[in-house]
Amino acid sequence: MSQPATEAALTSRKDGQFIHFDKVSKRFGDNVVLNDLCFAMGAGERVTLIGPSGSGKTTILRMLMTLMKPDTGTIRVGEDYLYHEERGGKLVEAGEAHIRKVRQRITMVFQSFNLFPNMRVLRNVTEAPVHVLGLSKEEAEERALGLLEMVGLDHKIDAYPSQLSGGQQQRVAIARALAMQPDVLLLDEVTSALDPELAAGVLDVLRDVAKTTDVTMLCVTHAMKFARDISHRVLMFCEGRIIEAAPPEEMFDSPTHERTRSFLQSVLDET
Ligand SMILES: Nc1ncnc2c1ncn2[C@@H]1O[C@H](COP(=O)(O)OP(=O)(O)OP(=O)(O)O)[C@@H](O)[C@H]1O
Repeated sequence: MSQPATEAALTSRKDGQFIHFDKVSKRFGDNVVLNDLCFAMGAGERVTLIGPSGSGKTTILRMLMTLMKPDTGTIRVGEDYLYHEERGGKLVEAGEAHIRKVRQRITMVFQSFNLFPNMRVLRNVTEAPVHVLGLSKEEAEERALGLLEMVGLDHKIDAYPSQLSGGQQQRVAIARALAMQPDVLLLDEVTSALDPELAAGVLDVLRDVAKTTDVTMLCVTHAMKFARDISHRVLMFCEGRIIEAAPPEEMFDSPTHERTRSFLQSVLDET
């Protein structure tokens, strides 16, 4: 195996270390999913994770959402720790109130949309701002209408999710995530369940988000052109580690690691 990605490339160029993973490990039985993983992202940075299936990409997003705990290591968002490894290896979890505070600043868009099926589009987008952030119904609706216009669905506010195409549902999910005005937006294979044409519409919306907001974006995708367009850095994962980290032009045009080259070739062969 060649050299691991360099320290410099693993650390963000922007505004210090906003998201910080330090020696994070996770295993399921014999399956080592994350192996002493270290990386950092700056506020406003957009990073894409690429790599073979099962290499641990989604696990990272799930840990930031506190849906999964590491076995060891430290994870920090801004000044706030989610998990902290003490001397001697003991993992300390942040308290519930603290985790709730961090969680308000992070939203995730999933592969499978996960809209509330019994709520109309507008209510899907206003629900969390009203109940989690405490916005009035009027404030939340004003914010939601702006976002639904941005994703091209302001004419569908009264529809139920089942009356929308997959691409439309995913655009509502993006509006719903942005309605929380998050500091961090996590995107997990958001177009994998969509036909190419619908996927293109969703990726265009996300390109707009990247262009017009300063939200920190951590994205898992196989859509390499999209990754090239929006990312400041691309990280190549393999067997629970980052084996290569570089700006997108470098990663896609002249990858240095043999494993990266074969992975990118396999993705090209698929498309
Ligand atoms: N709850 C769980 N119990 C057991 N194994 C799990 C669990 N969650 C994830 N894994 C395993 O952890 C490994 C990493 O999964 P993860 O979803 O992070 O990979 P990935 O790189 O995102 O893959 P993909 O591109 O296919 O989504 C896989 O081998 C998976 O089977």
